[in-house]
Amino acid sequence: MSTTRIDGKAVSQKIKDQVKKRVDRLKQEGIVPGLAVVLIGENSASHTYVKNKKKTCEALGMRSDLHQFPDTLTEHELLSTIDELNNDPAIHGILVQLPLPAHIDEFKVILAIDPSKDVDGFHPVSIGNMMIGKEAFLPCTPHGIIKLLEHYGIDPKGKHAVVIGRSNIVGKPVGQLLLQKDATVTYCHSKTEDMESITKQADILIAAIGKAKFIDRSYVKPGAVVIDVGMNRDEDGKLCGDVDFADVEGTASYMTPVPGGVGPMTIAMLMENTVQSAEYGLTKDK
Ligand SMILES: Nc1nc2c(c(=O)[nH]1)N[C@@H](CN(C=O)c1ccc(C(=O)N[C@@H](CCC(=O)O)C(=O)O)cc1)CN2
Repeated sequence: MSTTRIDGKAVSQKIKDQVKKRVDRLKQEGIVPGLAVVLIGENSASHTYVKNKKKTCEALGMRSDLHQFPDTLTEHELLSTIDELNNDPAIHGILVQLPLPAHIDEFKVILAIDPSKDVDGFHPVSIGNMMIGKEAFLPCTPHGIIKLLEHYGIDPKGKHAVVIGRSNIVGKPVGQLLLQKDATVTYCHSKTEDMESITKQADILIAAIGKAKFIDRSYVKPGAVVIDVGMNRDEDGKLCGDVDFADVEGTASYMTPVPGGVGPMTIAMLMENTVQSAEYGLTKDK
């Protein structure tokens, strides 16, 4: 079977082009969408992602403020920073880059962000609204996956979607979004027994495990759509996903590569959420 490689770079560029038009319109009304990014510690991958977020904001004409701290920052100091950003009218979106140093409680931090500025879509209010299908900032990676499927005309309706992974950021929400698209959703995780027998039933397989090249073709039904959310380093230090691309290619109908698949969509959807937040401010004031 020939496998179509899903081009996340191209799709994310289209979304960013649309966001740019919305930014230009807002600027004509005197509003510059502003994103505040809070980065703590020296995690080099986090530094790369934050740099890319800032670069993308600038390319789209948005304001981007970086609040960078050493990992000696206390939880109290971080919560004070968030409080200031919550009250800054020039800031429409607040994002705290994860993971956080171990001494800071991630849940407390997410809870401190004003839900109207929660462009990561991680706040329980955002997640709750998403779960019941109400308007909400959707978490960027899961939303990006849905956009990729849409772009390639892959309709989850009636399909069996299997999500491997149950993180709050990706696994759980992507399953919910697929459910809203009328898929039948199964979650697999580290305690799942005989995972292969379940993943082999998947029409849409989402791999968000965090283990380099874990999924080979023995886990994949011929013709399945395989979405790889993994961001790992292989034995040679090269970036790779949770799926062994070379092995699964030829079995799947569609596949996302790593890099160039889901990753670029995460940043595009963050830009979309930020512009949406700024637009909401505009309609609220009118
Ligand atoms: N506050 C948040 N923290 C984290 C999130 C998030 O959405 N919000 N997600 C991840 C990291 N992440 C964004 O923050 C992210 C990861 C990967 C990519 C990406 O574009 N990857 C590229 C490859 C990049 C490289 O060469 O290293 C790709 O897949 O093509 C963007 C954003 C955890 N933390």
